[in-house]
Amino acid sequence: MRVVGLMSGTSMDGIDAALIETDGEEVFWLGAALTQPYDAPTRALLVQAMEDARGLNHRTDRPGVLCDAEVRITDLHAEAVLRLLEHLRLTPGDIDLVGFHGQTVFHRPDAGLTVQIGVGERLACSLGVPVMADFRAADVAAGGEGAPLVPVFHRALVQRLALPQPVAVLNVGGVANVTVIDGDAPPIACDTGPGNALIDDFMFARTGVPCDVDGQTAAKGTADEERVAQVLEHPFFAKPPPKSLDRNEFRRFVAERAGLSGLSAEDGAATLTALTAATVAAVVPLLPRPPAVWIVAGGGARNPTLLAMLARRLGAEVRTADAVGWSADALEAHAFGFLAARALKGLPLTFPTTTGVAVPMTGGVLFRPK
Ligand SMILES: Nc1ncnc2c1ncn2[C@@H]1O[C@H](COP(=O)(O)OP(=O)(O)OP(=O)(O)O)[C@@H](O)[C@H]1O
Ligand SMILES: CC(=O)N[C@H]1[C@@H]2OC[C@@H](O2)[C@@H](O)[C@@H]1O[C@H](C)C(=O)O
Repeated sequence: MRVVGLMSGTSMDGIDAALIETDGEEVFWLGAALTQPYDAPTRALLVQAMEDARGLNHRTDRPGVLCDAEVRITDLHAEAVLRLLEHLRLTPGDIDLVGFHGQTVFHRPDAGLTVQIGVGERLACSLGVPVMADFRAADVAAGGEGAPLVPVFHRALVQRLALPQPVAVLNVGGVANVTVIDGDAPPIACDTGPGNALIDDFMFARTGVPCDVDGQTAAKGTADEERVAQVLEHPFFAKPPPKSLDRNEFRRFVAERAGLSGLSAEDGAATLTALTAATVAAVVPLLPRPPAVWIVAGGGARNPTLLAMLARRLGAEVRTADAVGWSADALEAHAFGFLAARALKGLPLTFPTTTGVAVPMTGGVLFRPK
C-alpha cells in the first residue's frame, strides 16, 4: 500500500505529512515528507482548545472552541496531503490510504479518556481517499495507556538494520518516548518525560524565540544538577514501563522543583536540556539490559547539545535517525502511515509491553469517502 501518514504532535508546531510504502508488516520505502507549519492564530486556537478540553468527560464532547479547532485542523491536514502529493507529482487517486493521528487535546488514560481532534470523515471526503483515524481510543478503552503507538513501527525499522542489540529508538518531540528492541523479545516502550516542551516554553518566555535553536543557548550554560535531581524525585521516573504522559504533566512540577527564575537564559536552558537527557537515562535501570545503541528522532535530534548530554548520560552510542537512513523529522508521520496499514488489516498496534493493555490490540477507525 501507498499510505500518507499525518502527525501533529505535542509541540504544536505544525503537521508532518509523509509517504510510506508498506504492507503493515514490512516497510518497503520511507518516502518524501513535508511540514505544514501552524500559523500563530491556529496555534492560539489549539492552545485554547486544550484549555477548553480540560473538563472533558466524554470523548465526543466538544466544548468551547474545540469544534472550530477540529474543523480547522482537519482542513489543514487535507492541505498538507495535497501539497505533499503535488510535490511528488501524484494525485489522491495514487494513494490507498491516509493515517490521520489528529491533535491530542486531552490524555488521561487513568480516567479512560484520550482525545485526538480531527474529523476523519471530512478528511476522507475532501481527499476522496479512505482515512484511518482515532488510533488511541481502542487501547485506552481496553485499559491501556493509549501511547506510545510507534513501537511496532520502530521494531519493523530496526529489524532492517544490522546493529548490536538492544537498540533504543528515542523520539524527542514535545514529550519524549522510547522503544527498546532486543531481538525477538516484545518491544518495551514508554514515554520518558519532557522532551522539548519545557525548553521551548522557557526560551519563549526569556528570549521571545520559541526554541533553543541548535541547542546554542544551553551550550553556553551550566546545568544545575541539584535542580535536575529534584525533578527526578517525581514518582513517574521510578515507575517501570509502560507509562504515558499528558503534554502538560510536568509543567507545574518542574516550575516548583527546579524554580528556574533565578537562572540566566543559558543556565536555565542547560538545566532543562540536562533534565530531558536525565529523564531518558532514568529509564535504563528499569530495562532488562541497557541498550547498546540509541537512535534519536524528533525535533530533539536537531539539538547537538541535547545529543551530547544524552551520549554522556547514557554511556552508549547515540545516532540520529537521519544517520541510519530514516527521517528524524518525519518518523512519526511515517509511523502513522504504517499504523494505518496495520489497522486496515486488523493487525495489532499495541501490546502489553508497550501500553500495558492486557492483550495485543488493533485500533483505528476507518472513514471511507462518500
Ligand atoms: N534546530 C533545532 N534546534 C533545537 N531544537 C529544535 C530544532 N528544530 C526543532 N527543534 C525542537 O523540536 C520541536 C519539534 O519536535 P517534533 O516535531 O518532533 O515534536 P512533535 O512531533 O510536535 O512532538 P511529540 O513527538 O511530542 O508529539 C520544536 O518545538 C523544537 O523544540
Ligand atoms: C497522547 C499522545 O498524543 N501522546 C503522544 C505524545 O507525543 C510523544 C509522546 O507523547 C507519545 O507517547 C505520543 O505520540 C507518539 C507518536 C506515540 O504514540 O508513539
